[in-house]
Amino acid sequence: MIILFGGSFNPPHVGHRIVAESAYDEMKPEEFFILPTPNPPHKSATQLVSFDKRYHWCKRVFWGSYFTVSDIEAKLPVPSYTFQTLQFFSNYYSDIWLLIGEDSLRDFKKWYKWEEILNLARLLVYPRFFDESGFKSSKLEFVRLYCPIIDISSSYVRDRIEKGKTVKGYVDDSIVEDVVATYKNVI
Ligand SMILES: Nc1ncnc2c1ncn2[C@@H]1O[C@H](COP(=O)(O)OP(=O)(O)OP(=O)(O)O)[C@@H](O)[C@H]1O
Ligand SMILES: O=C(O)c1ccc[n+]([C@@H]2O[C@H](COP(=O)([O-])O)[C@@H](O)[C@H]2O)c1
Repeated sequence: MIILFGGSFNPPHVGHRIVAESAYDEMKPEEFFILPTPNPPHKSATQLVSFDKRYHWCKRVFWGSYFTVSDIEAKLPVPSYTFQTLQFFSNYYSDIWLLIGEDSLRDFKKWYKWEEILNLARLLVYPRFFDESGFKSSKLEFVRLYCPIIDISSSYVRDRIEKGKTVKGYVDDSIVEDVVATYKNVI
C-alpha cells in the first residue's frame, strides 16, 4: 500500500511533517509520496512561490528513507486535480491511501470527480478541528488518524514573516533562512 500526501507546501511547516510522520508510523506503507502541487485547484495564487522552490524545500524537510518527494504534478496538466494524480498512480499501485485533513473531508464533495477518487483510493484523515465537526458531519468512508492538532498553517507562517516575527521552530531549521528571505521578497 502507498500513501499520497498533497499540498501547496507554501512553505512546508512542522504541522505537515508531524502529520506525515504520524501517518507513516501508523500505516507503515511501502511508499509514501509527498506531492507539492504547482497549481492548487481551489486556492488563489497570491504569495505562491515557484514550484521549484517549494519542491526543494519539501525535499529538505521530508528527509529520511521512507518519504519520496515527487514532482509528478508539475508534469501533469493543470489544474492539479487529485483525480488526475490518482489516475497516474493507479497505473503502478493498487492499494492507495490519500492523506487529507478533517477540513478537506468536510469539503470533499466539492473536489473534482470526488466519487471517482473514492474508487481509486481510500481516505486517511487527520484531525484539524477541536470540536471534531469534520469527522462528525462526514458520511464518507474514511480511516481516522490519531495525532495532535497542530494549529499552524502556511498562511500563518507567511503572516508572521510579513509582521517581522520569527518562524524558527515553525519551519524546519534547514530551510528557515531561505523561507524568510523568499517571502520577504514576495509579500
Ligand atoms: N497544522 C497542520 N496540521 C495538519 N495538517 C496540516 C496542517 N497544515 C496543513 N495541513 C495539511 O497539509 C496539506 C497541505 O496543506 P497546504 O500545503 O495547503 O498547507 P496549509 O498550511 O493549509 O496552507 P495555507 O495556509 O497556505 O492554506 C493539507 O491537507 C492540509 O490540510
Ligand atoms: O482535486 C481537487 O478538486 C482538489 C480540491 C482541493 C484540494 N485538492 C488537493 O488536496 C491537497 C491539499 O489541499 P489543501 O487545500 O488542503 O492544501 C492538494 O494536493 C490539493 O491539490 C484537490
